[in-house]
Amino acid sequence: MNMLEIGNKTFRSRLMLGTGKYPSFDMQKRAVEVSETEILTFAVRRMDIFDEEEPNLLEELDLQKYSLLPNTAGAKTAEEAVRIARLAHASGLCNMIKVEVIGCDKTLLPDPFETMKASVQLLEEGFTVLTYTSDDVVLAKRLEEEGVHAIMPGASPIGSGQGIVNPMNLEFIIEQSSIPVIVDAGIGSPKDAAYAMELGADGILLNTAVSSAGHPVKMAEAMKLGVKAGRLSYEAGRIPKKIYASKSSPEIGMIK
Ligand SMILES: CC(=O)[C@@H](O)[C@H](O)COP(=O)(O)O
Repeated sequence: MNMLEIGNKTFRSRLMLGTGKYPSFDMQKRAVEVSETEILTFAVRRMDIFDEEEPNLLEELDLQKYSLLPNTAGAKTAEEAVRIARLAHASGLCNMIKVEVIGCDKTLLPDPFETMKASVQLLEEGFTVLTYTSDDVVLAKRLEEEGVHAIMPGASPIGSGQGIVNPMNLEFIIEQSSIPVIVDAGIGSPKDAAYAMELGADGILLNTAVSSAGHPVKMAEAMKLGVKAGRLSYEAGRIPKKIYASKSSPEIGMIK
């Protein structure tokens, strides 16, 4: 399978995991390991990485094996997002940042204007910027033109598990993009992940579907396989859909 390239980094795994809502650190550690993910995202504001007294997932993991992707969750304005990104950078974390600026408390959909403003500012400051956005096709293009390193369109609202509600928009975004498209948020099951990958997404970022599953470790493995199957299918090229049947066995040489 081809590798995933984001900025100047290369990854074998196309599955990225969030780090919230697991029943325990031990469960989370096992889920992360079995998923074979190489990128873990975490909310800088929610994880007290500076408090040595507090238990911290990052201490449980072999950090040589993972790239940490800090995100600006909790930000509602560009200014807040930029401040969070600078804090992450100042604390010695890598200079990749997932820009997430929420515009609506009920749907948790991103604010397109503040998202754009924050992305542009962080690009100017030299960050590798991965931007969480809605599945708005024009906004995705504008973000790419500004120079972001990856687009992260939501499949459906965060934590909803609704899967891909608008595959057509996702296909338009994928078709027009020359930067990685990582489907982020709303994935409910491995079927959704495989579908997104079959459509040509470059990767999947998910959290709730694994962390809140009945058995997070098994679901992490299922997601790994779903992402791999979808990618392999995309690279293999699926057969075109036809309206009518066509026989599976050739008729030449058949006994009449
Ligand atoms: C944008 C965002 O915050 C997502 O990364 C979220 O953490 C994952 O969404 P799900 O929990 O729906 O997978």
